[in-house]
Amino acid sequence: MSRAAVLGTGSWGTTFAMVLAEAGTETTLWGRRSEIAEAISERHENPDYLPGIRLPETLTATTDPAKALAGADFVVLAVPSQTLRANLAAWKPLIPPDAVLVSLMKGIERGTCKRMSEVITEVADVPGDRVAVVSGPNLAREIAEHQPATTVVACSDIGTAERLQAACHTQWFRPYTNADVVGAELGGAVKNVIALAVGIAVGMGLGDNARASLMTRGLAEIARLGAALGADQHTFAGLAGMGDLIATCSSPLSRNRTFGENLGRGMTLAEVTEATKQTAEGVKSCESVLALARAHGVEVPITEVVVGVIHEGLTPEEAAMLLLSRTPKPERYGV
Ligand SMILES: NC(=O)C1=CN([C@@H]2O[C@H](COP(=O)(O)OP(=O)(O)OC[C@H]3O[C@@H](n4cnc5c(N)ncnc54)[C@H](O)[C@@H]3O)[C@@H](O)[C@H]2O)C=CC1
Ligand SMILES: O=C(CO)COP(=O)(O)O
Repeated sequence: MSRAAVLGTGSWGTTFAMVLAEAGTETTLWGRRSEIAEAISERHENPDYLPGIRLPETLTATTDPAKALAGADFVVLAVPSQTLRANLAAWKPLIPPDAVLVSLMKGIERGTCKRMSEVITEVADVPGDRVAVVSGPNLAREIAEHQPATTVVACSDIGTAERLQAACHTQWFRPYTNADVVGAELGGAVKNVIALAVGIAVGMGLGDNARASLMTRGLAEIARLGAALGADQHTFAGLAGMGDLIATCSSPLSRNRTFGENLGRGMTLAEVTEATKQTAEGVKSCESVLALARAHGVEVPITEVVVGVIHEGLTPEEAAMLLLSRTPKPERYGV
């Protein structure tokens, strides 16, 4: 039996730990707050992030990272992307030497524009083939309710991807392997920015044509950036690309889409931030995605207006007009 440590007791960390435990992997969660760790270990619930969900009795949680990490084959990282570097630096001495590090995170680091797997290889000082990424249409609450879902387990070492696939495969959760770590990560991070745009459109009362247009042209942005960064284009037609984009942009469960929707309705950034209790990665990552795209000479107009609305005082109406008044283009260019 393999053993996993899941670091982060938010909605996805807790849900993925539940999936691992249900797949027969011995799993311990680490979280900062003792009341949540106690609720998970003793009452088998996480009332703050997954109210009403019964967690497996075999799943335990601790506030001691050394306890969670002891003997772990898989070290699963599920903290907000912008906090990964500092957290991982503190955990590094406790990580077993042969453990595989697994990112559940869908963000790009501010300042460095690095993907999470890049931050992991750098901070933990491990080779790329010991880092895996899980990304796909995975709204945590649905998975915790045992609704069927699929995902992508990406690792440059396919044997490692297959071991992780086996460790998280359940009756309801079906992971596929993929060797394209860059594509899986870009799909996950950039779709959050596109979901903000779709949310803004929804909040403005725009129709399904506008939503479909943003999703499709959003996928074109993801694919163009992916091409510049060496990703496999097939990944973007798959679960970690189109699949996650559709789920996130369509679901009221998405924190990014909801954040955008509130902005589109006319709430101020401060009001929306105050109302958002969980992590909406796109809010911070949109600036890093834009910087990454500019550094590679890639046009990302939807990302640009999302940055404009969130960080530069552009109104949703001005954003819509900016997108619609761009010079006419062929549908497929630069790929
Ligand atoms: N919730 C979902 O449906 C999915 C989330 N993800 C990704 O998973 C990652 C984690 O997100 P969630 O679990 O959803 O977030 P969340 O907002 O539900 O929970 C975040 C967790 O991180 C903790 N945290 C906050 N600041 C921290 C810090 N400085 N150091 C250590 N811990 C800290 C919080 O206490 C909480 O336990 C994100 O990158 C997100 O994009 C990916 C797929 C699905
Ligand atoms: O990544 C997700 C679904 O795959 C979750 O999206 P949100 O972070 O917007 O809730």
